[in-house]
Amino acid sequence: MGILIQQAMILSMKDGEAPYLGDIRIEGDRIAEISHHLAANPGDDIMNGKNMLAMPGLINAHQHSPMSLLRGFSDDLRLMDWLDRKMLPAEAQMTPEDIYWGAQLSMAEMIRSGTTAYADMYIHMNEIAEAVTKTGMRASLTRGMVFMEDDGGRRMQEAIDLVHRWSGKADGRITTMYGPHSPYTCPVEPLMEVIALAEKEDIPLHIHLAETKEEVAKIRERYGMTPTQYLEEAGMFENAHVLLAHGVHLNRRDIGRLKGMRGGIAHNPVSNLKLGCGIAPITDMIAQEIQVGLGTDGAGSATTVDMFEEIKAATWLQKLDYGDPTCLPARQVLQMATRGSAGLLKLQEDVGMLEAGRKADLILIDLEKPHLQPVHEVESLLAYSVNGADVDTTIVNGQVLMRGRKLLTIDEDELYREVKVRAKRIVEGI
Ligand SMILES: CSC[C@H]1O[C@@H](n2cnc3c(O)ncnc32)[C@H](O)[C@@H]1O
Ligand SMILES: [Zn+2]
Repeated sequence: MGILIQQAMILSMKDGEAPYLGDIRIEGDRIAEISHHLAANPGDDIMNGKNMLAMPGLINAHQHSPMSLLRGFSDDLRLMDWLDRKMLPAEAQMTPEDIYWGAQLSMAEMIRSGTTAYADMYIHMNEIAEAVTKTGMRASLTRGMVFMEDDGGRRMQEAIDLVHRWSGKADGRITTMYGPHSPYTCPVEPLMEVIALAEKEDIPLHIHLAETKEEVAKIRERYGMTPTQYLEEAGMFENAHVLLAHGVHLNRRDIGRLKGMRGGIAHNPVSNLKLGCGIAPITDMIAQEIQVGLGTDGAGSATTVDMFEEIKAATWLQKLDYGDPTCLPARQVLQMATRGSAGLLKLQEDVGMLEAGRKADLILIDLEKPHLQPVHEVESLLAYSVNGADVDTTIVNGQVLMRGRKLLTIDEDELYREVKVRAKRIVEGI
């Protein structure tokens, strides 16, 4: 018994393929067939795709999921004040159970707004892995490591435990990375140790890079180089696959350093806007064939983890920054949010495109809305008009996680009860 989606407008995101009306058959965890018309098999779960658009699920390439508990709690601050004075003290109050519920809150928001896979860097990763297992999402999990206060041995051991315990778990939905937090929290010795470990175990790396001008000045003062150069000199771009979050302050030579790297940049435009960090030179990176994906960062900075907000912000900012409305056109920004992010999570063989044989990670968007009619160009509607709330159905690994906007793996009443009490206790404890 499979799932048959009938007569949806299909945007596969395959090179050169325009949207067309067709049927999609899902068997087990994979897309079995896509065609203009498919006959139903006995016992099929039939979904009416009329007036719906089917596309690959969005992939959020950089998140800190439990920070949803800190949404709206400390806005309008500079990054270092926000982090040191607000986020770190709040995180010190969080119990493993808080992390579990905060992660689920983010996952509820992501599933509701069409995200099927995401990359997470945080603490208490066992609880996040448990939440991923329960909700049905696909995730790349990283224990973030800050090495400034002590030797970081405990954090490193937790990172290793995460990788060894959870890689490939939850029916293959969980993958893992090693996560030195940033150039400014990782001295060269532990940084090189993590790189060597990642290379030895063939596990990707996930790190923040060049998010603010202050970071660039700090690394220049400490090491006499740019943050990108610092990572390059530590050997990060030699063999490892690296997911670099932000990359806002990269000069021409830094972009040259990233050319040809395995992995690429996760662009987080809403977080960068909100924290006043700047605009990442995405158009220049793409011109140098650097792989770029899209992420939200945590809800503590971005305030929402709806990828459709990021899609709009990304394209608008490039047009504004370069003074050129042809920059980052609709199709290209959608590519970033699907295939680009899939490449950063090293999932490009399995997700990011609708194609027979790939994992069944896809969404249906209800086009019968005033702001989505008429349908001239599907890609334009998706990039400039669709909101997360227009997503009707979300499917991951062949499992329906939301149908007709009802979440099927998360009890929302229980979730909001837990979140309310926990968020209050955390901020009162600071
Ligand atoms: C040690 S786990 C990850 C760590 O990162 C912090 N964080 C969240 N958002 C950002 C950001 O935009 N830049 C740098 N660090 C960030 C989060 O609070 C966790 O402590
Ligand atoms: Zn981040």
